[in-house]
Amino acid sequence: MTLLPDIKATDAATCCGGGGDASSSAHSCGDSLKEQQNGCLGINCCSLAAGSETSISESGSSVSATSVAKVNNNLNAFRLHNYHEAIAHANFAQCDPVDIEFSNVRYEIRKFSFPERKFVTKEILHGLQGNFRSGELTAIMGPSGAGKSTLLNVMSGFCTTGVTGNIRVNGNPMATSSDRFRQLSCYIHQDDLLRPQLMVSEIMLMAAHLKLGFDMKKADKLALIKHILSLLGLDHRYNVLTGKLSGGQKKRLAIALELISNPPVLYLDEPTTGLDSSSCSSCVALLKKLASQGHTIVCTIHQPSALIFEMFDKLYTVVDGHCMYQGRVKELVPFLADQQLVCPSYHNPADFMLEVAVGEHQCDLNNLIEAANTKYYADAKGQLNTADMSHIITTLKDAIGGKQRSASSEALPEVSLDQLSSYSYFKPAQQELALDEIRALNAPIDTAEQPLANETAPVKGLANQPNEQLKPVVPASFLMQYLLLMKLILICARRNYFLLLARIFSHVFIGIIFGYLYMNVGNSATSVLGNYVYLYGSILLLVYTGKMAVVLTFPLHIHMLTREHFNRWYKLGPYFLSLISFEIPFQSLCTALYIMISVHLTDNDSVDAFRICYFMLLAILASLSAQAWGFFVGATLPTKLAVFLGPILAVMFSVFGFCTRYIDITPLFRWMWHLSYFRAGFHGALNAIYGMDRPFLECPDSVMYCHFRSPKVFLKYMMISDVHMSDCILLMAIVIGVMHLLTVVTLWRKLNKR
Ligand SMILES: Nc1ncnc2c1ncn2[C@@H]1O[C@H](COP(=O)(O)OP(=O)(O)OP(=O)(O)O)[C@@H](O)[C@H]1O
Repeated sequence: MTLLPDIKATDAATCCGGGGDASSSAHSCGDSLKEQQNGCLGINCCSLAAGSETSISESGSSVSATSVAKVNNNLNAFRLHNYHEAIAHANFAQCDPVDIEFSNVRYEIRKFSFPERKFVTKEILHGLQGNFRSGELTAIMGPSGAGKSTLLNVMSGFCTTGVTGNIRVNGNPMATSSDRFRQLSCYIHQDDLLRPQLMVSEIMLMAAHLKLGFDMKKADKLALIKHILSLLGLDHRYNVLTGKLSGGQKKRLAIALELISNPPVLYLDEPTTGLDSSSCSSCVALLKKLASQGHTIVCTIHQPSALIFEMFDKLYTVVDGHCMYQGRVKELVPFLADQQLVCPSYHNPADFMLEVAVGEHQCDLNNLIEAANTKYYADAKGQLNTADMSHIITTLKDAIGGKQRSASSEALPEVSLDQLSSYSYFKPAQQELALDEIRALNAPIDTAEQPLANETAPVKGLANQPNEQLKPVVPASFLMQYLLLMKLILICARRNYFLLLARIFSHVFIGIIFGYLYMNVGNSATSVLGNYVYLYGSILLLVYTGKMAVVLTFPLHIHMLTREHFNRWYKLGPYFLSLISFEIPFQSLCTALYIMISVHLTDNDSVDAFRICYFMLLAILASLSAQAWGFFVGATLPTKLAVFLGPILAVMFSVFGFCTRYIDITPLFRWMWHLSYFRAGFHGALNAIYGMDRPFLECPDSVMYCHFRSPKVFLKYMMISDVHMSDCILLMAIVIGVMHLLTVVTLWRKLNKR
């Protein structure tokens, strides 16, 4: 007999009013105020409904598919209820306030136009201004293609190239590309990949080690991880592989991973996309709770239900790169009404706003954008709180008292004469003076348009604040990052062994096939050409397997690297070093297996052992050179382009190794002969087998004349008798080094110059 909680009649998800119609009818423009007064909004409404109708039912031994589904639904609803309860009482780490203000933010892209045959620039954000404040959950909304993700990319510092404007953090000008700015926030992308082979506990511990370093004890980290996971309702998934989590759980895990370092600012791109209504509501409730602990939370969202919409504190609406509304969610309907856009009763305000944005209600969007700007400045002036005022007073005391202010004085919030006069400190005669002083202090920063990519002024105040979060966390050292990433790669390799086994098996299999095709060709003077083809085919095979294995998989790694590197898990150096520390030995192992099998079957191993060692070394170097090229191509080109450009490059280089004499190559392409690692590998391999004073080959008695009995004759015939092994080895070593260096430079540019 099993006792299961059964949530009757009212489904928590329905109550929460996920997306679409149900929610729209559940919560409308007309009743939004009434519901606020009743205090039954979003999460609270949900928990109440689920909680009030919970009862216990017995399930029998024979359970039908429908009842199993029902039980599962009930369990989910029960968990959801518990999760909502947990969020309501969650005790996230407090966070010091970080307010971000931005003005005249523009973003333009520059790309080549084939029809116009020149580079053209296109402005995507057209001088946006606004603020994201601590303790507030802000939604960025707008029609598709309006610029929501772009705004998030710019504000998080993810995009810095082509960005101009002013950004202030707690009143201090700051460049979005600066380390200080980046340390304040984390960015959770819509399609974050979470290393599916790792368990929740493992990835959390890995992130904790990387982000928090080793000053903190492991036991404390584990306690922190358990705390965060339980707050996010993921404690029951502790030992589950992240690949097996549901969509909502993955989003929560992505948030949990970033909460380890407790960033004051969290940007999320469409955190609710792809979630069902209850998961969507849980996710927003979680963000709301985080905001209430002092975090500044900004996320883009598509068509929220009315209930979810009202869980947000503020709304920032983008239309075609302009701001159409910014302010409190509850002020949206009155604002639109002021513009003669009356939201019908029983209509979701979010839907109505989007309808307006796409031009369904025949309004002049330019007027709306103008009105939004006016409202923003009016709001900003009205937002002077006691802290702002005391800041003004302290600063102005010096100025009014006759002391000279330095040019680098902190900027002051704009303030009106009325506001100053309401403050008793100022005598009437001082008020105008104070106002002038504020204007003068603010003028240089407010009017000048500064590129965000360069730090425009020293960041004062921020470093002096008694704020632990703003101090850079001491992350793991270079060596520890390398070791942790190495461990991570080994765990993933152990759990995802199929691909690795396939690589090993294919080398063994083709080694047997080639060995069988060219059986016993190695030591006979009559089959020298056969052995020549075997050697060429071997190098060709090893070059392709070395290159294609990484060309196809590396772009996937780059996606993960971008997210983790941007959120400061680790640096590029240890990451790349750990990657090649695994890939180089593995590819070498595959090559060695192939060579051992095929060399034995072709009877090439009946000669001196040092020749086989040379051949093995050259084959491994050729394969690793191709692999290094593969990393470079994978890092530089999109996969679709890389899969055919990679082989084309390999073919071009191989042409100069096979039956091509240097004197036959047109001077235009001779550089390729010199640079061809394939040519170096193949010629080196031929020299290892037939060069270096190899004695005469066996000529069977049945054959009257063996033209290539002397290996020297053969090499002369092929015009490769002057091969220097050291040159071949050096060329391939240089190719490996240079291509890895170029890959790192390309990755660095991709990660830092977006
Ligand atoms: N790198 C780029 N190259 C060309 N156009 C771009 C680039 N980045 C953004 N855009 C354009 O800028 C506009 C805004 O894009 P963005 O992705 O920010 O829109 P969005 O509001 O997030 O859309 P959605 O809701 O569909 O995700 C789009 O028209 C897009 O085509």
